[in-house]
Amino acid sequence: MANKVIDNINSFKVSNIPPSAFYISEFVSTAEENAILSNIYSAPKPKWTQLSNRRLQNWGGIPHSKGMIAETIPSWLDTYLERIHSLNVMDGKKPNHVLVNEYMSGQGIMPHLDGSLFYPTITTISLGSHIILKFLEPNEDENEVSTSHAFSFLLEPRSLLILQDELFSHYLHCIEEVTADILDDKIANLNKCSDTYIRGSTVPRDTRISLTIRHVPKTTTFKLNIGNKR
Ligand SMILES: O=C(O)CCC(=O)C(=O)O
Ligand SMILES: [Fe+2]
Repeated sequence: MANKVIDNINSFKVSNIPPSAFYISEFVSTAEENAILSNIYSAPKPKWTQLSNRRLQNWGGIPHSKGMIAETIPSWLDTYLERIHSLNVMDGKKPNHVLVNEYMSGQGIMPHLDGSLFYPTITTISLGSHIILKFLEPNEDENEVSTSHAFSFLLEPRSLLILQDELFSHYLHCIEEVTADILDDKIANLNKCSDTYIRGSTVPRDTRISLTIRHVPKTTTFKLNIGNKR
C-alpha cells in the first residue's frame, strides 16, 4: 500500500476538544508496521529498560534536562521521523528522539505531563494493538491533588497522534491498566477511526508498541580526537 498522502494537516484535527490534537489513521501500512515491529524485537536485550509495568527502548540518545548526546537513528526508523518532519508540525525542527514503549494487555502508564524538555509537540505512532489514551483535567483545589476525566482518544494500530498546546501543557494523560476498552462517549476521535470500532462496544487489547517521536533540543555529539599529536 502506498503512503497516505497528507496535504492539509488541518483536515485531521480532532474537533470539539481544547487545542490541539491531530489524528491520522493508517499513517503506516501493515507491511511497515510488521517491519518496524520486527526491528524493535530484534534489538539486543540490553536495549530494553524494564519498568514495573512496561518496558521501553530509547533511540536517538537519552534525553536529559541539560541536553542529549545524540546517537544516530537507524534508517528503518528515521524514515518515519522524516515522514513526520514533512508534516511540518514542529516549527521546522526535525524530530530526533524516539521512545518505544511496549504494553502487554493489562499494562498502562500513570497520569503525567511530558515536561518542558520536549519541544511542545508530541507525536505517537501506535503498532500492534489499539489503546485508549485518557486526558485528565487537573482540578483547582489547593488542598488536594485530583483530576477529572475530560476526554479520551482511541489510538488504532498504525495511527499517528499529534498533540500540542493545552493537550501538551495542561491536561495529564494516562493509559489504564485494563485488558479491554469500552468505546464510551468520552472518545473524541471515533469519527476519524475505522468503522470496525463501534461506540458502546468493548474491544480486547493485545500487545501494543508505541513510538513517541519528539524533538529534544540542545543535542551534542561526542567528537573523538584519535591520533591527535601535539
Ligand atoms: O504509549 C503512549 O501512547 C504514551 C506514552 C507516553 O505518554 C510517554 O511516553 O510519555
Ligand atoms: Fe506521555
